[in-house]
Amino acid sequence: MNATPIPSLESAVAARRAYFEHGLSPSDLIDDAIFRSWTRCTAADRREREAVEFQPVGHAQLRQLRDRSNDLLRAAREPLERLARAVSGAGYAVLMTDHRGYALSVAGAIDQRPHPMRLAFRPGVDLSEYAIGTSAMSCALTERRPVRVFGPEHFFSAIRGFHCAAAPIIAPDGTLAGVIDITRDSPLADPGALALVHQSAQAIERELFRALPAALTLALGWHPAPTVGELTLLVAFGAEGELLAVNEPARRFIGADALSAASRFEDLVDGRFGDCAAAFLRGAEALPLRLRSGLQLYATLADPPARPTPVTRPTSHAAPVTGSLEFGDPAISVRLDAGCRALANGLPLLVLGETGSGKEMVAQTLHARSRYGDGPLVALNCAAIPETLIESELFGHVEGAYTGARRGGMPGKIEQADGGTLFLDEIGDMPLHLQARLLRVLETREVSRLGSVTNRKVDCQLICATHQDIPRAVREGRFRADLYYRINGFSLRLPPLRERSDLRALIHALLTGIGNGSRQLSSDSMQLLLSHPWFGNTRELKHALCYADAMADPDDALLPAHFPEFSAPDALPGCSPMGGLLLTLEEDAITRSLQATNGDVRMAAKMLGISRATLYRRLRKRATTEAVSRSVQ
Ligand SMILES: Nc1ncnc2c1ncn2[C@@H]1O[C@H](COP(=O)(O)OP(=O)(O)OP(=O)(O)O)[C@@H](O)[C@H]1O
Repeated sequence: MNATPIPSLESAVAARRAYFEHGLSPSDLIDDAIFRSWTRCTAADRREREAVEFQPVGHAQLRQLRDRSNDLLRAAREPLERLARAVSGAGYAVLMTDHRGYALSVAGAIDQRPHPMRLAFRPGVDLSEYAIGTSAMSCALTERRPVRVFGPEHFFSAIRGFHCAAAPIIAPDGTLAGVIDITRDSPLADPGALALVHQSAQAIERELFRALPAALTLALGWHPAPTVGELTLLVAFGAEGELLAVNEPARRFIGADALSAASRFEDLVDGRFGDCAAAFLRGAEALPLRLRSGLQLYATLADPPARPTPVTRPTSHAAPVTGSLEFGDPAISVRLDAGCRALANGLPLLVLGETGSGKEMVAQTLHARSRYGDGPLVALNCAAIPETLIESELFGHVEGAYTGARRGGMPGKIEQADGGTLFLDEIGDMPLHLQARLLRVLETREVSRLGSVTNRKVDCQLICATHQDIPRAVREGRFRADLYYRINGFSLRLPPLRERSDLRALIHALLTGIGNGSRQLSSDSMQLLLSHPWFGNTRELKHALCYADAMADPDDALLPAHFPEFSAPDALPGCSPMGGLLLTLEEDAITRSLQATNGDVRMAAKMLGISRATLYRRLRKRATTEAVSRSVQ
C-alpha cells in the first residue's frame, strides 16, 4: 500500500489554494491521486460550486447491477458487516460500489448522519468521479489502490463535509470488482481507517478466491507458518494443475511477465502439481516451493478442509429437517459446498445417486442457496411423463401447434425457469431425438416453442439428476456425448445411505419430523437401523420410521417390533434392486479417478467424494468379484 499523507485541514486548504488560485501542483500537500482527480475534473470543465445529485437508478436497473455483482455481494456480506461493527462507533457508514462506482450495498448506522450523506449512501446511487467529483471511492476506482480523501480535498464544495477512505476490490482474474468506502462527517484525522478498509477489501478478495472451483489454492509466504495479517499471496489451480487465478499481491510479487507466460503449476514452480497436491492430501501443513525465478517460498493450503464438527442430537425445536442435507458427514458436506460453488460460477450441476438418496432435495437446497434462489425452481421428471409429451412440456407450444395444443399456447418448462433453476430429473431417460434440441437451447440460451419460428432468450441455471450410468448410455448410443459434457459441468455424487457416516444423526433428525417430533428410539432399534443396508436410501428409512411411529403407542419408544420386516441384506451387491446399474456407474467412476490420479487412492477417494476406507472396500470387493468370475470361467 502506498503511503499517503495524513490529512489535516490546514494542508487540504493550502493545497486547494495552491491549485485553484495559483495553478500550482500541491503534490507535497496532498495525495497525488487527489491531485490527478482534480486535474481530470477541471479538464472536464466542472466547477467547484456545481450542485451534486445523488440520484439512485430505478429498481429494475438496480436489480441488474446487483445481479451482475452477485458473487461480489455474496463474498462481501460478512467482511462488510464486520467492518461496519468496527467503524460505526467512530461515526462511519460503510458502502460498497461496483467497478463503475454504483453503490451496491450500505452497512452501518446511516440514519443519524447528515442529509447529503443519507442521500449518497443508498443502493443504486452513482458515486463515480463523473457524478460526484473527487472522493476516496472515485480515486480508489481509478488508481486501484487505497485512498483517503479529507473534507476540502473533495472537488465539489457540496460534499466537503465528508471524510472518507476507500480501497479497491480486485477480482481473481485481476479485474476491478468494486470498492469499499467508509465515510463520516467528523473532520478528525483517523489514520487507522484506511488500514481497516484495505483489510476488509482483502478479506473480500480472499472470499472471491475461495468461491473459485479450484482443486488447490495455495497461500505462498516466506515462512512455513504465515502470521495473521501478513500479505497473502494466493494462487489457485484446477484439477490438472492449470493456473486458474492469482490474487493482486501475488500478481505483483510474481510479476506480470512471468505470469503472462504461465498457464500451469509447472510454469511457475520447480516441481510437479501432482506431487504437491498429493503431499497436501497426505496431511502436509506446509511445503517448500521454489519459484521459477529462484525465490524459495513456503506453500500452505489457503482453504484447509474444515474439521468435521461433532454431531449433537437435534431437539424437536431444531430447524425442519427438509432444510438439512447432511448431519456431519464430511464427504457430503465437501461435495455440497463444491456444488454450490460450481453453480455460483455458472457450471451446470449433475447430481448422481441411487434412488431415494436425496437428489431432488439437493436440487431444491442448492437452488435456494444460489443466486437464482429468488427465481422459480422448475422441475421436469423425464422418466415420469410420456415421451410424446416431453417435447411440449419442455419447450412449450404455440396455439394450433398440434391437435390438443392449448388455446393461446403454453410456455414450456425451460421458459418458466427464466430467472431461476431448471431441474431435469432422470435426465438419462430423455429421448434421444429431444437431446439435440435441448443441447441447442443450452448452447444458445434461446428457446423456441413448438410451432413457433421465433426464439426467446432464457437465463436460468441447470441442475440435472439421474441414477443412470450416463457414460455407459453414451457408449451404447442412447445418450449424446455432447449433451453429457454440457450438463456435467460439475458432478455431485450422493453416497448411498449405507455409506454415510452421519446415519445416526440423520435418523435422529428424521425422527423429529415425525408425529409431534418427540418420538424416542430404543437402542436396539437404533442398532437395527444402523445395520440395515437401505437400498431404498433416505426414502426407505423415512417410510420405516413413519411405519414404526404408526405401529407404536403414542408415548412409547420405537422398538424393533414396531418396524416393518426388513428382508435380509443381499450378500452380493448385484442382487440389490439397483445393483447392476449402480455397480457399472461406480466401476466407471472408480476406474477413471484412479487413472486420473495415477493410482493414488487418497486422491481418487477425494475426487469421488467418498472416504478412503470406502474406496478400499470397493477395490477389495472388485478384486473378490473378479477372482470369483475367473474361477467360474
Ligand atoms: N437429508 C434429508 N433429510 C430429510 N429427508 C430426506 C433427506 N434426503 C432425502 N430425504 C427424503 O427422502 C425422500 C427421497 O428424496 P429425493 O426425492 O430427494 O430422492 P431422489 O434421489 O431424488 O429419489 P429418486 O431418484 O427416486 O427421484 C424424500 O421424501 C425426501 O424428502
